[in-house]
Amino acid sequence: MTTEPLLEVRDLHVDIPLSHGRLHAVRGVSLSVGVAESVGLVGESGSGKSLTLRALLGLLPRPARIVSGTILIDGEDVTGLPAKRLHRRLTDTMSMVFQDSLTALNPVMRVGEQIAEAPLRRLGKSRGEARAIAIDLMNKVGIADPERRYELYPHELSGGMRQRICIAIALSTKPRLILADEPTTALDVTIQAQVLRVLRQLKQEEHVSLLLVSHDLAVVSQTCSRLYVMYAGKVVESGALLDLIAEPRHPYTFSLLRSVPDPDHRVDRLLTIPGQPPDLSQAISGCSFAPRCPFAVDACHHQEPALEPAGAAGVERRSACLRVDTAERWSEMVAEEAVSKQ
Ligand SMILES: Nc1ncnc2c1ncn2[C@@H]1O[C@H](COP(=O)(O)OP(=O)(O)OP(=O)(O)O)[C@@H](O)[C@H]1O
Repeated sequence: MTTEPLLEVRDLHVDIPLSHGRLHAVRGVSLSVGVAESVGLVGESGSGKSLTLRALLGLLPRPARIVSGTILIDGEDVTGLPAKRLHRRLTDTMSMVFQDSLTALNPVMRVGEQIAEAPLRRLGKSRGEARAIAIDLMNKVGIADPERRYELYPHELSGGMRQRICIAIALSTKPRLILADEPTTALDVTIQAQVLRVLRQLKQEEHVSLLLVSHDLAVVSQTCSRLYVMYAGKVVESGALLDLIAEPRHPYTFSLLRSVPDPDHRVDRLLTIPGQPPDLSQAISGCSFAPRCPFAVDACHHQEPALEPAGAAGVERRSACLRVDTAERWSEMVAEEAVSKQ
C-alpha cells in the first residue's frame, strides 16, 4: 500500500515582473513532504527557497506571482478549488514561521493573546479556553512560567523566546505541517539549537511535519531527514540527508558541503564557491551551475539536465547533472586539480 504524501508540489513556477521583462525566480520546483516528516530546502541566498515556501500559502511578496504549478494535499489536487476554499484548505493544513520574530509579532498586543487569537476566532473557543490552549502551547514550545509570560509584549522577550512564541502561534491553528523560513538565522548558536530542538520535538510528539528553508546545511542536518537542494530556482538534487551528505550527486551539493565549516579545521574547510549564480531575468542555456562547476564539460553549457533518479537509493535520490556518473571521483578530481595548480 502506498501512502500519499501530506503535501506535494508539482512543477511550480514563480515569476517577478520587472520594468523590462521578468525574473523567473522559481523554475519548475517539485517536492513532497510526508506525514510527520522533516524535510529541508537548502541553497544559497537567491536560489528561490523563500518564494517556493511562500507560494504554498499564498504569501508571495508583491509583485511575485505563481505562473503555474500544482499543489496536492493528501493526494488531492487543490489548485482548482475556488479561492476562498483553497485558502482555507491550505491554512488548515499548514502554517508558517518566519525568520524575523520581531516583525512577525504585533508589537502592541500581549504575546499570549496573539497565540490565543486563532483558537478564539478560527476555532470558535471561548476566551478562557483560548487562554488555556495558548498556555498549553507555550509549555509545548518550552516557555517556562507561561502564565506570567502570557502577559508580556514582544519587546519584553529575548529573540529565542519570541521565536518560540511564533512557533506557538503557528501551532495554534492545529496545522499538520509547519513551513519555517530561516527560523533560527537571527539567533545565536546556542539559542538556535534550542529552537531547532523544539521543532524536532513537535515532529516526534505531535507528528507535525516540517518543511524547513535554510541556507545553512548545518541547521538542516540537525533537524531534517530528507533534503532538496535548490540552485537558481530549481531543485538540483534530492535525497535522504545521510546519503546526500555522504555521497553528493550534484556538483553544487558537493561544493556546498565543502563550504560547511568543520569545527576541527575551520579555516581549511571554509571554502566559498567561486563565481555567482546566473541572472534569472535572462534565458539560461544548459545547466545553470555549469559556469561555476569544477566538473563541467562542453555539453553542460548547452544541454539542460533533468532531475533524474541517481544512485542506489532509487527514486528518492535524484540529481540534475550530466556528470553524475563521475560523482564517486569528484573528491579525487578536486584534489588532483589542487595539486596540479601548486
Ligand atoms: N519582492 C521581490 N522583488 C523583486 N525580486 C525579488 C523579490 N523577492 C525575491 N526576489 C528575487 O527572487 C529570487 C529568489 O528569492 P528568494 O527570496 O526566494 O531566495 P532565497 O533562496 O530564499 O534567498 P534568501 O535567503 O536571500 O531569501 C532572488 O533573486 C530575489 O532577489
